[in-house]
Amino acid sequence: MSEIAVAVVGLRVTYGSLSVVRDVDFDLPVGGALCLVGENGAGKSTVLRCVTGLVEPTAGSVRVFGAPPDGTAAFWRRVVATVEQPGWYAGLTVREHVELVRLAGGGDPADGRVYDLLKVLGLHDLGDGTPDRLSSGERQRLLLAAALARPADLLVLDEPEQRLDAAIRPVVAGLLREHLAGGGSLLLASHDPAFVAVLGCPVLKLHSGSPLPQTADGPAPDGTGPVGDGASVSGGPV
Ligand SMILES: Nc1ncnc2c1ncn2[C@@H]1O[C@H](COP(=O)(O)OP(=O)(O)OP(=O)(O)O)[C@@H](O)[C@H]1O
Repeated sequence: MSEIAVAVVGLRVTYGSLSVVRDVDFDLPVGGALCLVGENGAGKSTVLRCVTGLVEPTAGSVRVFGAPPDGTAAFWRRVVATVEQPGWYAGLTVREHVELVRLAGGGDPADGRVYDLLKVLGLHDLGDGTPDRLSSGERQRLLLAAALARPADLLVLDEPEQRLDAAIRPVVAGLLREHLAGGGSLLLASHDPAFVAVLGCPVLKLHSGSPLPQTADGPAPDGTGPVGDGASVSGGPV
């Protein structure tokens, strides 16, 4: 039996009388990927925030590598998430931000990984500027470069494709496939079916907070097929 990176059972989140997530169950195996899809307000970000411990479930359980997401340094050493608005350090350049994250993650900022990420994400020529000078799409590229700059056992990405132009989306999908090929796990939310298809991972569709009973882990239109172990999901009532 494969090891489980994320196990979500009977997840429910309620704000006052508003039920925003209901009966969400899934297992994400180590080395596997799962993409949450669904309309605005479907509950995708809320689920991701529960998995990272930023939202406390009203009911149900979330376990990440066998333990509740507890927000400790040990937890965040294994998990990299882009589920919150990023903040940038005044005075640090684009390159220095990515180098800082690489260094903090125990990596060598000069080993070529930072260079490669900036290059492939089209930030190399902007590396000496500061994030406040970047366009919104360039800032999203920087967020992803920083997320990928340190080793992570689990990536939790909320709409990584947002504000990216069509040309760079497959590049990002390729970087995420590299993460999976290296044995990492990936949980994300997305609004872009083409991006999800290139990624080739199973999807869990949410509607008004509830899972729709379906999986879609067949081969992607480009023939890439699913990467890593498939996630198992179970749909609840619509
Ligand atoms: N702190 C909160 N208090 C009350 N309601 C909230 C809170 N956070 C989220 N919601 C509501 O929960 C619902 C689900 O929000 P969520 O951000 O999870 O949706 P989403 O699927 O990620 O949407 P989008 O695609 O627009 O990002 C929405 O109706 C939202 O208004």
